[in-house]
Amino acid sequence: MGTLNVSNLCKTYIINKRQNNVLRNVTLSIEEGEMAAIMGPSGSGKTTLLYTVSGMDEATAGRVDFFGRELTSLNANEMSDLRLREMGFVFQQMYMLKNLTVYDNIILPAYQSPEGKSKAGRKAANDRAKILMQKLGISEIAENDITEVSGGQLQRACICRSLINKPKIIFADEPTGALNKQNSIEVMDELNRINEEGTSILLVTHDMKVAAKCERVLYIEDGNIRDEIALGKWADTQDIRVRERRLNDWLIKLGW
Ligand SMILES: Nc1ncnc2c1ncn2[C@@H]1O[C@H](COP(=O)(O)OP(=O)(O)OP(=O)(O)O)[C@@H](O)[C@H]1O
Repeated sequence: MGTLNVSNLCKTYIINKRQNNVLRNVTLSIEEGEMAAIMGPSGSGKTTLLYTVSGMDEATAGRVDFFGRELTSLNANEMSDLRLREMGFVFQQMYMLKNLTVYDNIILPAYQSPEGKSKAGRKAANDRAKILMQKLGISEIAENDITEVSGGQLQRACICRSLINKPKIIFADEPTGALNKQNSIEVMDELNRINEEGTSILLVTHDMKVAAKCERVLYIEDGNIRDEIALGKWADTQDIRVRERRLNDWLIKLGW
């Protein structure tokens, strides 16, 4: 059984009585420890898929199971508890609080979790935040406001925050979208490292270089998974040119 099993997922938006069937019977599984990317044309439903499988948004029909628990069977409190403890989010609008420092933003989800109610839990979270910031090279900006850091630093802070409660899976929407080439490579290195440590990752990207570092790439078109390609673990085959060539050939065949 996968970490995440999605079957026949549908999402329909109705605007001015017009029906927009954004997701049409999407079925997919993400295995434990897997790192997968979703690619596809603009408007094909990538972000909607990420929001719906992570319980951020409600599906119109279908089923999502996360470690054997059906998300639609959970009430709002159970869902937000599960998201807080077991899922990490790295989204473009980063939902960082502007009136808090980088450090306080990173630690916040830990303080909101049940463990964060005890002194020991808070100490463990603070220790973990410091280690994570060190690993991601942003210790020196701990006390900066969110507005006083670069895009790359902010993205790394966002990754630290997504990891603070040791999630089983990270959902990332264009994690390198706002970054320059160097920062993008560094953020991907971090995501690959986190994945090697066992955290599953499902990310959305337009960037072939990002997708080439994922184990599997799914192609969504018109709200449906049209095809997928297995590239193998990044740690096993780091020949980026070979991976990019395979991915490129596949994408061309799909008319990307
Ligand atoms: N909250 C919403 N209300 C109504 N329609 C929405 C909403 N969110 C997305 N849509 C519509 O759903 C469709 C898919 O949007 P989505 O953002 O999932 O696509 P995407 O593949 O991520 O696109 P892009 O690559 O441009 O980011 C679009 O037609 C969009 O207008």
